[in-house]
Amino acid sequence: MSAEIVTYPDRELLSLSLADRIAGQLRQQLEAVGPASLCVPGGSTPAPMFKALSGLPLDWANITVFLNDERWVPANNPRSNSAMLRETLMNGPAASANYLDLYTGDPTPEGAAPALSERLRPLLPITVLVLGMGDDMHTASLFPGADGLDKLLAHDAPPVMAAAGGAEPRITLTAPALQSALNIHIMIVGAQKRAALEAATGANPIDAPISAFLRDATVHYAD
Ligand SMILES: O=C(O)[C@H](O)[C@@H](O)[C@H](O)[C@H](O)COP(=O)(O)O
Repeated sequence: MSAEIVTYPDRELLSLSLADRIAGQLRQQLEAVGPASLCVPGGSTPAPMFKALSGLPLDWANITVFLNDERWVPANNPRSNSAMLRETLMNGPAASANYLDLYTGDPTPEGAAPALSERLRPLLPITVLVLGMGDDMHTASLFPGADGLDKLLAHDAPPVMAAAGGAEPRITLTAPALQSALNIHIMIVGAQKRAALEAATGANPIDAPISAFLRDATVHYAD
């Protein structure tokens, strides 16, 4: 089975519509169940959507936000996904959300992963998961061909593990933690990513990690 793909006339409409849809799903959880969790990608694509979402009226104090993955760099490094998130999402009404920072300052992501897994477990299943994707079909820090990718994809993987494949060491939520999300959205822009997504459909996650999420996801796309 492949994902539903929603194509928007432009990136601004994608950002506004997706922010509204995420807010609706969070609100439903808050009203029906209680505390909610929102897990979001780093990278450059989601910043405008984060800005739109940050202004929406929600019971943010009952929402815990965390990244899909983080580059193992401190917040003052331009490569920090956390820094991007603090500038875009954690502002205005959304500043009251709880933020679980995946960068702990430990010397290595390997050393930090077990404690992070324990902190994350009570927040599962994720209420709303938003994933990005690279042109190489990676998502979170699940990079095709990377050492240890099979362990990150394993059904019994702990929620958080160190990952290889990017420019610096990384930490990532693993496939089972991400797949357990109640609502999954994939946000992509540009024809190259659309072609990569189509190539990933039906492929083995070892070659195309995004394919591990396509069955249950809604893809949001604009040129
Ligand atoms: O830390 C990261 O790099 C991300 O979490 C990663 O999985 C991202 O979503 C894709 O690489 C797409 O990134 P762009 O939006 O910058 O293309």
